[in-house]
Amino acid sequence: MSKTASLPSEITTALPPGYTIRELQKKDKAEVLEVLTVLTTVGDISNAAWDERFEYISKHDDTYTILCILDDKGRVCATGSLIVERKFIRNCGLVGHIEDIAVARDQQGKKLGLRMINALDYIAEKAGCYKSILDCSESNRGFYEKCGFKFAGIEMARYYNK
Ligand SMILES: CC(=O)SCCNC(=O)CCNC(=O)[C@H](O)C(C)(C)COP(=O)(O)OP(=O)(O)OC[C@H]1O[C@@H](n2cnc3c(N)ncnc32)[C@H](O)[C@@H]1OP(=O)(O)O
Repeated sequence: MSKTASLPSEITTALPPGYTIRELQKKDKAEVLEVLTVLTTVGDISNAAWDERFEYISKHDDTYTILCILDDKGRVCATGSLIVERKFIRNCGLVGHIEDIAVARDQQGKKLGLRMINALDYIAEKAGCYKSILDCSESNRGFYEKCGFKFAGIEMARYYNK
């Protein structure tokens, strides 16, 4: 069964009329990559690179979940990812990492970001995660607080020359 088939109706019916939510499909390449440009540099991804990454993610679907919201014309207008990390601590606990939340610029402000987080949260909890965490800029802190997240420290990063 797809992970979105069991989403509670409070999430699916709260979407604007005609909008739907489902897992990423191979055919979404152009539309989802376009949506992701609101977040960061996407790069020029070849069909072969897309196919390889898509197959990897599909094969590891107990770890990766990538969701898309489609508008009333069936176009991808929002996306978000959940990666389930398997730990030793907390009795071999699971932690959800929420990543790459993006809503197309002309679709922002319609609660699509909130619904995306609600859906990923639901899937993380159902997968057995004891918490979900994410990194964001200060300018998005208010959004995540509205989604129920609490400030929990600082992010640190080291970039490699790639
Ligand atoms: C872990 C990560 O991926 S962090 C990166 C997040 N993504 C980005 O920054 C990419 C560019 N931005 C976006 O894609 C979107 O603007 C998002 C994802 C930040 C928000 O999505 P939207 O669909 O526009 O937000 P949505 O309509 O669901 O807002 C829900 C609530 O949060 C509020 N909100 C939205 N953005 C912000 C913000 N930046 N700061 C404070 N509050 C906000 C809304 O006003 C709304 O509040 P309300 O319930 O009182 O009306």
